[in-house]
Amino acid sequence: MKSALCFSLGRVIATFACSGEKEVNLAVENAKAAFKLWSKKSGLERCQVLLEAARIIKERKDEIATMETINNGKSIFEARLDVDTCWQCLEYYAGLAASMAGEHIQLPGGSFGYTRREPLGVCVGIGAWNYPFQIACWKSAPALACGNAMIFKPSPFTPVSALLLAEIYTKAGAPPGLFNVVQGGAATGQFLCHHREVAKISFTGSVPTGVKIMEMSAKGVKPITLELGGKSPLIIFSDCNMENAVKGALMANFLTQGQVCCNGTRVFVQKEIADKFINEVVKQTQKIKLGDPLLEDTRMGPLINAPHLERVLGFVKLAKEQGATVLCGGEVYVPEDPKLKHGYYMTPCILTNCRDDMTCVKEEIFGPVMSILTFGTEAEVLERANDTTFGLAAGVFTRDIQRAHRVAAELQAGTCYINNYNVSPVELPFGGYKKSGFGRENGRVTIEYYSQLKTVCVEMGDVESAF
Ligand SMILES: NC(=O)C1=CN([C@@H]2O[C@H](COP(=O)(O)OP(=O)(O)OC[C@H]3O[C@@H](n4cnc5c(N)ncnc54)[C@H](O)[C@@H]3O)[C@@H](O)[C@H]2O)C=CC1
Ligand SMILES: C[N+](C)(C)CCCC(=O)O
Repeated sequence: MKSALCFSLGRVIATFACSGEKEVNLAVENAKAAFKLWSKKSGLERCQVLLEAARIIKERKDEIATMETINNGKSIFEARLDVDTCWQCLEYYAGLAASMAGEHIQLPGGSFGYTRREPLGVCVGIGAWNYPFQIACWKSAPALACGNAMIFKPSPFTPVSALLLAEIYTKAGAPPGLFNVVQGGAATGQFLCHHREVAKISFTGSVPTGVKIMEMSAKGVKPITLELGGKSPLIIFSDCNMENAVKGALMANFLTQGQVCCNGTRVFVQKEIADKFINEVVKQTQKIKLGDPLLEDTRMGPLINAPHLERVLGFVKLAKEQGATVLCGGEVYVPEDPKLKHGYYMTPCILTNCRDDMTCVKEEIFGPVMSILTFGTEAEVLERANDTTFGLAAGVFTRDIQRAHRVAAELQAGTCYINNYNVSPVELPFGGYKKSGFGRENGRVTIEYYSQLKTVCVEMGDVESAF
């Protein structure tokens, strides 16, 4: 058994034992026992536990955000916003838990049928490292609301905050084992996915791992939700509100140091306003305060780890070799504060003179690198925006409302933002088209991904036998 290392600012802050097959089996046994109790509760009883957990998250917001910042490196300012999306998610599904219901269908001769929306059983959540607490909440809240148990495996790079969530659910009155955390990497994930008593897997991570999850779940005929990567387009028309478009481009590229799956990293700007937009976006990017993510005014902290920083810098180097121009950033940053000197910082980067066939425009970089491309017409930009195997998100800035909706309808993406980017209200479903995955998180529809429908057919007369 290996240790899972936990990095922050280049220091190990905790080590965890990886769960092996034995521990995974134990977690499943505990989850099964908790499921027995939990699935018998009424929606309102489940609602009360989720509401209490949401209340505790609100009460402990600063502590959770601090933990997330130390573990992940994102700024405390952003981590607090993330925590808000978490308690909101629990409150939202608490509300839906009490209103889950089936249908009653009248049949001939007084017979009738009804449907019951039932939980699936023991669900597994596997998370990425960029939104550790948020991913754990976005998966567990709908799962528990529907009456399931969940075993959650955070990324080994960010193992800490999911444990806080487990503690909070227990304090809120969830039966022991209802939300269980196991630690580890691919091997632990595989034990979970192969386990015959696991009813569903919800995965957030890269496309190659998503493919493996799909293969494993196919063997067990398990339903899955896949939240995978992206290379989303952000289209800026010349009639946009320039100030908002610039802010939107920053929101689309630099949250969590650019390590966001739905980022709009291909920024298409209409030729007429390209110079003005580029000037302004570079100016605003250069103002972003990098440094200690625990300080109130910091807006960008370090990337997740050394190999990832190397990978992102490699994309910038290759972009230059392929003919792109670096307008700002793209370099290692060493903060003056000596205690930060081992952090994996880089300056936010803007590339121009990009072409659609360049690696920086085609591949997910998962770092603070914005590629700017120019375009002439709506038809042209739509074709280029959709020319990708991904389809997680897209954005459009324009003041022309007909164009905004026409473009949103044509974009091949699970979420289309009009005149904003990367906001995530819990009421709206979130998930991918194409290779960005399937299934949804958030929104009412997610109830369907964590439950199954039973039909009960009731005969009120005698059996009319065919024999
Ligand atoms: N669509 C979405 O909501 C999001 C997608 N992502 C994507 O995730 C990627 C970055 O996250 P990473 O953690 O590096 O992704 P990853 O795919 O390497 O790992 C994700 C999770 O899967 C686990 N895992 C790895 N191999 C496994 C296996 N064979 N079986 C079972 N579990 C396994 C990891 O331990 C981790 O918990 C990016 O490509 C990004 O686009 C990240 C965040 C959100
Ligand atoms: C919260 N939001 C929309 C910025 C990102 C959520 C998806 C992810 O985990 O990358």
